[in-house]
Order: sequence, then C-alpha cells, then structure tokens
Amino acid sequence: MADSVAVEDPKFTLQEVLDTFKSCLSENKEVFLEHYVAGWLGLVRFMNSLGSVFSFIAKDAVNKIQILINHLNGENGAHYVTVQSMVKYELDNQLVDLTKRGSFPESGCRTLLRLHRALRWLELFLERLRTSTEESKTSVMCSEAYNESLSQHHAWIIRKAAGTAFWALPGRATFFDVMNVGTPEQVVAMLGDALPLISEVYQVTEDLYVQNNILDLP
Ligand SMILES: CCCCCCCC/C=C\CCCCCCCC(=O)N[C@@H](COP(=O)(O)O)[C@H](O)/C=C/CCCCCCCCCCCCC
Repeated sequence: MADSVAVEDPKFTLQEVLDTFKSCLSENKEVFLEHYVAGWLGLVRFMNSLGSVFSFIAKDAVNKIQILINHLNGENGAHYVTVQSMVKYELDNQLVDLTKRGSFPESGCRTLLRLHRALRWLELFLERLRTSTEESKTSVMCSEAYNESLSQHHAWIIRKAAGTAFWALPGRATFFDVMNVGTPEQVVAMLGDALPLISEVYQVTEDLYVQNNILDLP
C-alpha cells in the first residue's frame, strides 16, 4: 500500500468503493485492514467531491487512515494484515491505552474504532438513501443517521460543526449523480447489494471489539 494518502483520484466511482469493502472479509470472516483503509479512502474522495465545507471531516478521516497505513507499512506490518491480528498484537503487547489517553494515542485499535463508529453512520445513511424518495432530503437523512450513531461519541462543538456541514449536502439527485453509478434505479439496486456487505464488515468488527472489551477506548 502507498505510504501516504492521495484523495484526488479522478477515476472515482462509488461502485469501486463498495467493491473494496466487499473484498474486506476473508473466508473465515477476518477483516483485511488494507481493504478497509482503501474503502475509507474512496469514501473520503467522494466526500471531497462534494465541496470544501466537508474538509474538516475529511481531514480527520485522512489522519486516521494515515495512522493505519503507517502501521500497515511499518516494521510490525505483518501484525496489521487483519483487524483481528492487529487487536491481538496490540493487546498482547500492551500497545493500547485502555482507560485514559496516554502513551499510545495512535494505536491501531483506537484509531480503527473511530472509523468503525463512522461505518455505522454510513450504514444508516445508505439505508436511508436506498429507501428514500425523490422528495427526501439528504441533509435530513444524514443528520438522522449521525444522531443515531456517531454523534454519541462527539463533543458538542463537533456535533454543531457536523450539523452545519450537513445542510450543505447537495440534493438527492445531485448526490446520486456524483456517485457515478447510473440511473437512480441503478443506484438503489447497487445500495441494496452493498449494504449487507458493509453491515457484515461492521458487525464482525463490532463483535471483535465487544469480545475484547475495547469499544470505549479513549
Ligand atoms: C453513497 C453515499 C456515500 C456517502 C459517502 C460518505 C462519505 C463519507 C466519508 C467519510 C466520512 C467521514 C468519517 C469521519 C470519521 C470521524 C472519526 C471521528 O469520529 N473522529 C472524531 C474523534 O476523533 P478523536 O478525537 O477521538 O481522535 C473527531 O473528533 C472528529 C472530527 C471531525 C468531525 C466528524 C464528523 C463526522 C460526520 C460524519 C458524516 C460525514 C458526512 C459526509 C456526507 C457525505
């Protein structure tokens, strides 16, 4: 994987992003970190194409993606091939701050947890988009999904800034166009195919974090 994050790829299509998430899971349901990170990179590219009002969100996502890439490309990269091996390696070697922020602010476990929580937002948002009508507002769907998920982990000031950015989202028709998938019917069909995959990646990761009691890493 390249050492640094490039978010300006002109060849972006949402289908490619969803294919990347599809390749995240191994046969025995391990999550490949490289594909997980690549999926997020594609999403950030998509978000960047929506305008600079989202750049503070993109910046935070890119920071976290970069931390994970650094782990993948680092001298202990072999332990970071899957999320399962990463969790085991970092916990076995006390490389995670478990109760308060300390020596390991860039552990893979806490960094991935932030993206994992955002994946739940994505799942809820895409499900709303899939079942939306021409009259539905993307800003409303986005903020409902956010309020049901990620917002619970954010400080007031972040919630405020996110809420303001949501109002700048383009309408449903433009949003579907930017996805580069085809007609609205094709977008809806693609979302129907993609959502179970995203949900499964989310659930496998969630179960792993529950089993290891690391869902609240500071
Ligand atoms: C088919 C449609 C596709 C939709 C495409 C959506 C593209 C979304 C791409 C990226 C989403 C952003 C992921 C954000 C990760 C946020 C991680 C986080 O929670 N970070 C906070 C905590 O970090 P630490 O301080 O503990 O290190 C951090 O405080 C957050 C800062 C930035 C604000 C995050 C707001 C998140 C809103 C998510 C909705 C994005 C809306 C985009 C609309 C397209």
